[in-house]
Amino acid sequence: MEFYRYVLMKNPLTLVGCCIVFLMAAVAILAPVLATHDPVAINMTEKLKAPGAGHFFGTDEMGRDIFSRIIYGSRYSLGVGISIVLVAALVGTALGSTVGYIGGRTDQIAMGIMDVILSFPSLVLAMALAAALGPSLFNAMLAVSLVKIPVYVRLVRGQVLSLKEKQYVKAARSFGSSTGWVICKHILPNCTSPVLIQVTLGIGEAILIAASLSFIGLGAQPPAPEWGAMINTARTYILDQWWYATFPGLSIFITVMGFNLLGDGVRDILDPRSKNKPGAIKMTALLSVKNLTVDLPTGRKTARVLHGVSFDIKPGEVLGLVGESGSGKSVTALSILQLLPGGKGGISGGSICFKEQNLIDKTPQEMRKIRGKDISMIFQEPMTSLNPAFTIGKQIMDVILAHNNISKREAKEHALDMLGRVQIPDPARTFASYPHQLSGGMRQRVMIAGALSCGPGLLIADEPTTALDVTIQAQVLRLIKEATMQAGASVLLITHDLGVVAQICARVAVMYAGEIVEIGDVNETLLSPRHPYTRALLETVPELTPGYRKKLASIPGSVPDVFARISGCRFNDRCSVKKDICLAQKPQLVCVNGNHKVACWT
Ligand SMILES: Nc1ncnc2c1ncn2[C@@H]1O[C@H](COP(=O)(O)OP(=O)(O)OP(=O)(O)O)[C@@H](O)[C@H]1O
Repeated sequence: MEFYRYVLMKNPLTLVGCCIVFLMAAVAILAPVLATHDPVAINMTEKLKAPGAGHFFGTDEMGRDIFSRIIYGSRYSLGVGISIVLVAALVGTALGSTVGYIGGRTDQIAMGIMDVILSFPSLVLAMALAAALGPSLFNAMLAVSLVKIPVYVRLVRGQVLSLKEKQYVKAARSFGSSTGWVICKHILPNCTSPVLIQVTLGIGEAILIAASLSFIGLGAQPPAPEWGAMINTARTYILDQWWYATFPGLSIFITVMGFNLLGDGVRDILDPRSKNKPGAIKMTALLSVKNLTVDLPTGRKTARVLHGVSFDIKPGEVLGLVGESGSGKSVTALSILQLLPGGKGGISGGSICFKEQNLIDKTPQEMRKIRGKDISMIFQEPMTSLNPAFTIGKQIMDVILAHNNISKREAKEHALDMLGRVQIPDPARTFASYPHQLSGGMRQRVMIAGALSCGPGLLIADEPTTALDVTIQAQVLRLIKEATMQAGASVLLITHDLGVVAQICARVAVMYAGEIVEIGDVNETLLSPRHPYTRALLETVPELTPGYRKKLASIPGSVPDVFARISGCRFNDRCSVKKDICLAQKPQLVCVNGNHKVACWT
């Protein structure tokens, strides 16, 4: 019902998509009735005839009727597109749910392999696989299915990671249910919407890739009336017999467009949050900082403390921001919330887009509404962030009441619920306590409860465990990860500790002297660091290097003064592998592998 109302009233393009897909299906089913000729029957006396009464779309070089071949070709296209997507979705869902549920090393290895596959363009990888398997339609379909499996693995695994933390899943596990049962009964039914959206959007792409493989001779083989293969043979006649390539080309175009329009409609209905956000299904950035420059008054002069910082955080992602003291991590965080001295006055260039809105364009009133509600922050020392004069309960309730139109009683219930969620043993007692009556670890839990109380999309945690006991640090880090995952929030975790990054972050950005010098997935960046500064930082963390026996290293020199005039790379005076160009020209952040980027000439 919802679908019909949506299609008819709100999105006529979805209706167009529906009609095309329906028509395609009808043509494929009724092909023997609709076709005017045998699609493979050769008749050399009729060869290369222009469209006319006998042959609506003309004939090819063997005298075969192109109209009938197009009609039968719809069977190939539909069959190929649907089969590829079904195989990829089934295998991907099974794999993604299993590795996501098992977690640990299995998950890491599986996702590492998926990331490698995803780092290649689909078409190129499909071509390589199809060529290796040998030219045939079945092999082409197999190749495209294999290439598309990682998309579903990633999608389902992401869902499973958050679903497996839900209370009902934990309860099912505590009842002794088997892994397979928990996955099939409690987890997979909740993953159907994103998978369905991906399936509908994926059919068009699968048809296109399979047709491209046939076009280069790796897919359907002559005389099969497959559209891509038809265009392949039509190439020789493209100048004189326009109809030969035009009709199969148009058929591919209309079919792919139909599936894409339908897919967009399905996505808008099943996931309204992604509506009007092109590419949201591909996890576009929740926060996108681009070329951010910040100038701050220091004494009588103004110093440039950020020199064009750029990074993205995807929904649900934990991004670590690391670097030595003075590298600009806190200034980056404070710029996002416009909490720098003078508000956004210090921001001299760039953009900070949160949910596709540039925060730099917001008024102070608008920013006040965003802080705590959409983006919240926790600091190193919770004692200084909590007011000693008020109880914990009052302080959390104040945040909740400032952003929600609810009664005090509801706010109290919510505050107690949040304290329970951050695993505070006796929420009611903590609610009535003053900050000084709690331990450092408990205070930080309270801060996390308060920060997440209004369901922010992004939590900025600035050195959240530095002031805590070593024994408590791991607990609080785990809590940040679990609580934000449950709430579906992303995290920008600022730390100087790469060990912390390795524990909880998915990606890491390394900052030096007001710039990001390296950014990428945690595993890749920490195991194969490309920037000499990242390598030097890693050498200061012996436990990240198995078998490391050396004395704890330190990086010679220090972060340059904000007034220092540096030409070339800002790390050049401390770099042990610098070259001439490093002194003359500033390196840009460029891709070295997938989403691993580095700014270095060496
Ligand atoms: N309010 C301010 N006014 C002027 N300069 C500032 C201000 N805050 C920070 N800076 C300067 O900006 C640079 C980056 O500081 P920032 O605090 O962001 O570093 P950081 O990487 O967070 O260090 P730490 O790990 O010690 O917090 C430093 O040189 C610092 O002196």
